Formats: sequence, structure tokens, C-alpha cells
Amino acid sequence: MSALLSIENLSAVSRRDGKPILRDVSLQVESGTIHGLVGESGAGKSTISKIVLGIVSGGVVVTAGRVMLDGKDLVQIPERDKRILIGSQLALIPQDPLTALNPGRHIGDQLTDSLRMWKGFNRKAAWARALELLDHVAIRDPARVMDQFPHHLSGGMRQRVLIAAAFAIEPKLLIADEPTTALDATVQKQVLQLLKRLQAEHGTSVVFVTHDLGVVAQICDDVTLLFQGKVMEQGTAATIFNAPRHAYTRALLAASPRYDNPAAGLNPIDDAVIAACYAQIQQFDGVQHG
Ligand SMILES: Nc1ncnc2c1ncn2[C@@H]1O[C@H](COP(=O)(O)OP(=O)(O)OP(=O)(O)O)[C@@H](O)[C@H]1O
Repeated sequence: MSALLSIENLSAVSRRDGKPILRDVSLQVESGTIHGLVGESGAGKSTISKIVLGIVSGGVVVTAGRVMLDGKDLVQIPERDKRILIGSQLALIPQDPLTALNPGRHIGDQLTDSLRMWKGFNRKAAWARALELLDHVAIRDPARVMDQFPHHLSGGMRQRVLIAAAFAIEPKLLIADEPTTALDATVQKQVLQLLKRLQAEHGTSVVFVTHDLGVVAQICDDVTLLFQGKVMEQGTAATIFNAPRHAYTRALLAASPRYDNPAAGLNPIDDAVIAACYAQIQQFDGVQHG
């Protein structure tokens, strides 16, 4: 297997106060696999995704590292080349489908836009392809949905539309940013199954951003676990779940809801584990600056 996306020693700081946001993060997303980017709030998951997608805000400064997509460094290449590379090979499934869709435009127009822009379809061909895509994500009566506005659809349907839009350009890499957080448990499971099916059919590589290890267990092949912008543990999902090495991983697992045993209680993360993580980070920062 070869890595489609290779993040190498990526570090970033806040422009305002120089505070580290990413600390020497390296990870590889192998072709045709789903890589879970996992961590609690502030771990740096969104920052990594935004750097890959070329949409990181000016408040974040990348201070070191490379982001290699298919052999090209996204941090270094000229802006125009980057836009073309990202637009044609990357797609995003966002957390909140409602804000990601334009409320004032029909679903059909929104779906055909990227097909016309990136796949060179004419209006008629794009419309036919969009109908197929909606059918493929199990939307009933796609022709009717094409003429609807986002607010006419349920949350699960909106997320299916965005999944259809993401796969429309046949991206090599898909970034799914907590795509099921806003959905209730039953719909969440259906959307995850859909994502997994399409990913396998298309051979797409996926970075799956989540704070939820239960979701990781359902669909990820590999996992990178972050704490305060530092990789705490990395490996196959099987290793992370069956033989976690880091105390933080074990604590997070114990604190996650058990889908196979919902009656089992949750164990809050021990303060001592968090203190040890901060100590590890302080030591890392000390070595960097000392
Ligand atoms: N534009 C910015 N300017 C300065 N600091 C930022 C900026 N964006 C994010 N940060 C900081 O970077 C750190 C990581 O944030 P990030 O949003 O990447 O974490 P996350 O793991 O995605 O968390 P969440 O699950 O809450 O979205 C946080 O401390 C945050 O305050």
C-alpha cells in the first residue's frame, strides 16, 4: 500500500500569541483506506483538515512540515496550482449539512455546479449524473429532490446530498469533518454505512475527523489520536482498540459509550492521565525551545 496523503512533521502556531497549535504531527493516509483523526476539543483536528484543504485562517501559521498529496507539497506549491489540485482531487463532507448548502438554491443546481466545473459536464449531462448520484445515496424520488431547497430535507437527507456532492467529483481524498455529529443515532449509523460503502466502491481515501471512538470503531482502518496538537498514539484501528499503548488512549476508550453494551457505565478521564499528557507536551515544547 502507498500513502496518498503524507503529513510530515507538521507544526503550527497561533499568529496572535505564538502558542503551539500543532506539534510535529506526522501521519499517512494509505490509498483506499479510512484514517480516523481523533481527539477532544482543541486537539487540532480541524486545523489539520483546513491546512490540507488550503482553507486555514490567517490566525494559524504553519512553522514546519510538509503536506504531500500524491507527491506534491500542498504547503509549498503556488496558490493557483494548489487550488486546481485541491478542487479536482479533494472533497469535504462538513459537520453541519445545513450551513454547507446554500439555502437559496435548489439541490439540483448545487449538485450540478461541481460536475460542470470539475468534470466538464454540460448542463444536461450534469443533471442526469446528479440524478444518478442521488439515487446512489439512496434518496427516494431524486427528480423531486433536485427541485427542492435544503430546508425541505431532513438532516439525514441533507447529509446524503452532501455525500453525493462529495463523490460527484470522484475525489482521491475525502475529508469528513464530524459528518454525523448533528444526526440522531439511527440516522448516524445509516450515514456511516453509506459513507463506508461509497468509499469502498470508489476506492477513495478518507480522513475522518471525530471525537467519537465509537464511530471510529465502525468505519476506520487506521487512527491518529491527538491531544493539544500532539500525536499521542497511532496505529491500525484493531491495535488501538485491542492493545492501546498510551494511557490517554485507554482512558478515552473507557470514557466512550459502548455500542455493543450501552448499559455499561462511562468512566470519566482521570485527571492524572490528563496531567501526564500535559507533562508530555511541556517536555516536548521544552526540547523544541531549549
Ligand atoms: N484561527 C485561529 N487562530 C488562533 N488559534 C486557533 C485558530 N484556529 C484554531 N486555533 C486554536 O488551535 C487549537 C486547535 O483547534 P482546532 O479547532 O483545530 O481543534 P479541534 O480538535 O478541531 O477541536 P474541535 O473538536 O473543538 O473543533 C485550539 O487551541 C484553537 O484555539
